[in-house]
Amino acid sequence: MTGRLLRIARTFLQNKQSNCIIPNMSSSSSAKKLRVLVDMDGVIADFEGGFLRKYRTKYPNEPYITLEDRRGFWVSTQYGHLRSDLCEKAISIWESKDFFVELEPIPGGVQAVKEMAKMENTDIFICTSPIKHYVHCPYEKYAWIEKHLGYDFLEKTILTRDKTVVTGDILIDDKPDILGVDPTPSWEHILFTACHNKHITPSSSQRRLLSWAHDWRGILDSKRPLTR
Ligand SMILES: Cc1cn([C@H]2C[C@H](OP(=O)(O)O)[C@@H](CO)O2)c(=O)[nH]c1=O
Ligand SMILES: [Mg+2]
Repeated sequence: MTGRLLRIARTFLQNKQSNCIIPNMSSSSSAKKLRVLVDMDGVIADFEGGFLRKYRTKYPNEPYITLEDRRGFWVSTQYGHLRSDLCEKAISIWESKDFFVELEPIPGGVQAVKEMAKMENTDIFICTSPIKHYVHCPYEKYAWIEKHLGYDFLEKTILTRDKTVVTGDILIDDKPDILGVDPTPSWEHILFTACHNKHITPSSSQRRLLSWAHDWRGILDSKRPLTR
């Protein structure tokens, strides 16, 4: 009995010395928050639509691929297969000034992200990869976020070329294979349907979000801890 009391007293003193605050797990405010990572291009910003529009304006006499016929994540790869010199022409579009900042929002995306930001027990971040031709893209991604989501969202913006090192519960992203240094990322990848990925059959365990008109709230709720 005396030993037990001594152990309790020692723990109490240790906690006091280290200013350790023991969380009250019964309080809802201390529940672990759901961390949602939302990709930008192809999920809230219309990269494919913006590309096609500017490509056709710049190269009106060149062949192009309709959104219906898009296959494969990399636009330049499919254009290169159409005719080898079109690969460089495609790249010139997203390397141009104002490409990223002028992308139209994908229907419902901005509204959904704003709604997520207001949800209880939910932290939301925009998680996006800049292109390596960095003169315009990183600046314009921030400018787009400020324009459509507001200045405060710059605090919730992660620019990274490797999304596997970012921790979260869910990553909503249109890229079918998200690879990086961590072979077992903490998040579940929810594949957001886009023109380039709608024909592929994801692995049986992979979940999709078909559009922002579909049940994204249900996907978030499925990752929340069960409450009694
Ligand atoms: C080159 C290329 C880039 N992108 C997007 C994906 C990345 O943004 P995001 O991580 O926001 O989806 C960014 C850099 O590759 O540009 C495409 O969606 N398709 C392409 O063909
Ligand atoms: Mg994307």
